[in-house]
Amino acid sequence: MPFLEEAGEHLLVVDAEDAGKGEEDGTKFRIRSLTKKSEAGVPILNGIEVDIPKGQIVGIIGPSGSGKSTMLRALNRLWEPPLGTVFLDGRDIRDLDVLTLRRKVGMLFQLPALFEGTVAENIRYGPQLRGKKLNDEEVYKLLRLADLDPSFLSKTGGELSVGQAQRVALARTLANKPEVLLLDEPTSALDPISTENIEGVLVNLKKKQGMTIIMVSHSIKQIQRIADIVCLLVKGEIVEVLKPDQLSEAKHPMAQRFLQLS
Ligand SMILES: Nc1ncnc2c1ncn2[C@@H]1O[C@H](COP(=O)(O)OP(=O)(O)OP(=O)(O)O)[C@@H](O)[C@H]1O
Repeated sequence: MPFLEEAGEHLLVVDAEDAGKGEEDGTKFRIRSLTKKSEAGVPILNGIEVDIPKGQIVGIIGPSGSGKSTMLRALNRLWEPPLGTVFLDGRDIRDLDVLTLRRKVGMLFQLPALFEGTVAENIRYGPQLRGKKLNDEEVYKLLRLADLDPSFLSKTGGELSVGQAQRVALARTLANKPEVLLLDEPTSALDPISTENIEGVLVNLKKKQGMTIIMVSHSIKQIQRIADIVCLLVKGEIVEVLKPDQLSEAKHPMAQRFLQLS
């Protein structure tokens, strides 16, 4: 059966019975035959197939240029994946309003880019777009979630270290109450202490809020510290899905080579 038909059938069942609550098997994102070519026709993603479980930290690792960021960016439509390839809670993300999708699926990049103004203004920005003004207590709570104390409220971006700015960017994303966090090498510009802070925050978000976290990382050690499962991406394909302590059991030759060299 062509995949699209299969997906379409499933979509109807999930829409009717369980809209927005996730699939019965606990899958948050279902990715099927996700492909992308560059404008010059060079393949970037080659039919990605993977289920991302709800409430877990999923690490994406693989050689440089293998398509990790491209895959991640499809999940909140920073580029438009083809119809019938990416499903959130059983619904094709192409059928969702893109701003609603991006509120549910927040993203944090390698380098934090804060808006002008204070930390509080940054954190209030997302809810304000939807007509909700966060009070000070709500802003403090978000700062605490991102492991920042209340004194940061009135600071501006220029007064923060990169690590602190990254935590503010995280608090700003969390203000939208996302169900999923996409992280593209969120600690690669940070020192070890800031890295540990962010890792601690991510583990807490998973444990206390059941958040689904998908993180691209170049650090296998980091993945082993915090991820529940690891997807190995090689040349635009997920070639293995393993537990972090089973990485040495990877069978794909390119994956083995990558792991040995890392
Ligand atoms: N819009 C685009 N047009 C052309 N080529 C692209 C485009 N986006 C990505 N690529 C190419 O696709 C490949 C995958 O890029 P991507 O950034 O997803 O890889 P990555 O695994 O995240 O790499 P890295 O680990 O170095 O960040 C690269 O060769 C990149 O140059």
